[in-house]
Amino acid sequence: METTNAIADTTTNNNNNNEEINKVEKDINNEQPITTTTTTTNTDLNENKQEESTDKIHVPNSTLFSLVLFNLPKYMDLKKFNKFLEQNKVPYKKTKKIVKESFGVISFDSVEVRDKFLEKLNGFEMGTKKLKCEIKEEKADRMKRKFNEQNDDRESKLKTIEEIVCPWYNIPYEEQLQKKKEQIINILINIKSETRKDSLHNLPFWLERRDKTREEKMCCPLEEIIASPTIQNYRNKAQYTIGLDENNVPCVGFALGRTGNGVTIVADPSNAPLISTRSNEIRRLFNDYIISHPRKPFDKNTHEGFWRQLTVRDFSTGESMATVQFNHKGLSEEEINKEKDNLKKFFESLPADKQLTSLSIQLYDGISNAAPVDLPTETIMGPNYIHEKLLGYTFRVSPNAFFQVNTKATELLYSKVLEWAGVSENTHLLDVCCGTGTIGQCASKKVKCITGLEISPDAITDSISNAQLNNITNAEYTLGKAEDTLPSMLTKFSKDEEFIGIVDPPRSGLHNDVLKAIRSFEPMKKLVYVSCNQKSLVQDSIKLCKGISKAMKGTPFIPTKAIAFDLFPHTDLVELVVLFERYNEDSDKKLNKEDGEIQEANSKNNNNNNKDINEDDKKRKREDDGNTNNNENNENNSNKEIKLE
Ligand SMILES: C[S@@+](CC[C@H](N)C(=O)[O-])C[C@H]1O[C@@H](n2cnc3c(N)ncnc32)[C@H](O)[C@@H]1O
Repeated sequence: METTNAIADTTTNNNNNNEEINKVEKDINNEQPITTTTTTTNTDLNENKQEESTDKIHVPNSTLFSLVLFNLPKYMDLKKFNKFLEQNKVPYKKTKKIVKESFGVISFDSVEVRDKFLEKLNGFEMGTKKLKCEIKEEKADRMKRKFNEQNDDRESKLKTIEEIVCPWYNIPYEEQLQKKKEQIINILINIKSETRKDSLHNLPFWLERRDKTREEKMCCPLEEIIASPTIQNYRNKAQYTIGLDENNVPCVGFALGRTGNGVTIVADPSNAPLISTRSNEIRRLFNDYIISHPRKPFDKNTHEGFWRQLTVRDFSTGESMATVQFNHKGLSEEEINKEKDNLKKFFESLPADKQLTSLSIQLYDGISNAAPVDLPTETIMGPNYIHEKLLGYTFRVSPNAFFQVNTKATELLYSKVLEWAGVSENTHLLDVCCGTGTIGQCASKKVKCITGLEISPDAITDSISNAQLNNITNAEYTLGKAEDTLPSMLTKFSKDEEFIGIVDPPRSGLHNDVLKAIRSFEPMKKLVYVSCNQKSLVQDSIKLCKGISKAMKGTPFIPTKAIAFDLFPHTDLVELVVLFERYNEDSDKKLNKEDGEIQEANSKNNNNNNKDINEDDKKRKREDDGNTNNNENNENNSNKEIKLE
């Protein structure tokens, strides 16, 4: 054991030394990389493949074999180094030594000579020092080693199912919430500082005010994070990859990443705690089906194979849906139809308690893993949607339509969004990126009307059907990119209406044209932003809240409060809701009034506290109070901000 360690240490040192030497050598020679084409028959690179590479590499000096001699005097220059070698009858072909470095390189024309002098020079006494001699790693070897190291690294970096599906699973849930809260605090700090940077010459009033009055650096107060009501098996949707497991057996699961030779390993997620039991059952049954099926899973390297993906949705209504994606490249229509029939027969043959409500297929022969979001699906069994319930409303959901993955937590999220929107019977609610119409329809009884905008045709069809299903007659839906539909739509609305906006964009955030349109649409007094990706929220908030500029016209919004909902326990994701309110004269007056009240309260405080104390005490107290009052000031002003809400 000890021997192994010792060898390992020497090897490491050797490598490190060699790195150092190569770096210095390169400096000495002012070596320029040479572009060359190499042909490698290689078992390391890619199994049994001849690889041609045009990478920039350094052509190795393959005819020479070198040693590195350490512990040389730093003052020794090349001339003296050569003299020393000649005196000791070392038959070198080439040498390198620079002043200020304590090593030199000696090259020989054969391995035998090199090895003979390795023994001879190692331990050689020069003055008080013993020389240390090592074989210098040749460039080709060095490159090979680095390549192998990277591959080893890649092998070991193959993720586990837990890391893929629930990276925070080992962190106690309370701690997860705390971590998410900290993430959000940073986001709110960023919104403030980035908005300031972007409004240097035209600071919006809210920023000036908050700079003066708040100790914290957040753009607005943050309410306590809301935990998910269920933290196990909470997902109503799972998208499984179909590939080969580590034993080369077809597997419906999650891709762990690629091995060194580029093969994607898929693993069984049976124990992944986020996936619902039912989803796992369906996955397992389908896994058995493809194992015995003559067609193979799709291979990302060769782009051959058939099975690509299985998506399972199962809702609290008991309805469930599967969508099987396969590669139809090279298949005749007859062959495709046969596969569809077989698939349908298989799912129909499942026991009654495992029956699906809806089964669809999706043909995809693209190279990238992710198919386009609007790639059509074809339903081959049952209706092309299933239903879920939220806050007493029923929503049908098509295979391609978005639906929040954690139903119970979504109800909490939507309730807060509607509370903060503060809608009334006069409200015209704009539901931007409305999906299947969920948020708007949950508010339908309290508002005058709803306009929903959505890019996905399937989701819009669902929205319209959902309005009928829920007996809603005051909702209208527009299909298209919000950036195309919203700007012109806003110009047509009556400016006298009371508009409130809810935006729930995809991870990329809102398009600039949407932000511009909202910002310059003054009748919109409130905007509730639901964010699943807080990086885009920062960018969008800057545009909504920065000082007026050529690009961003219209009165700035003020971020007034924020709250996070944990829709994704055991992951680092979180939904954040921010309420933006339009800054107007009223809020100005409100702020001024509150300023007056705060000042009055402070001076009253001073008078009361200063009664009955002698002059010295008074002086000291005044000094102390200076600090206390500042703190109170901050506290009161924090309250003021909360009142701003
Ligand atoms: C995070 S989901 C929210 C959906 C819905 N509000 C909900 O809670 O179920 C984002 C939605 O935005 C839609 N979307 C993406 N890009 C869009 C765009 N440019 N214009 C309009 N809608 C878009 C997506 O199809 C998706 O339905």
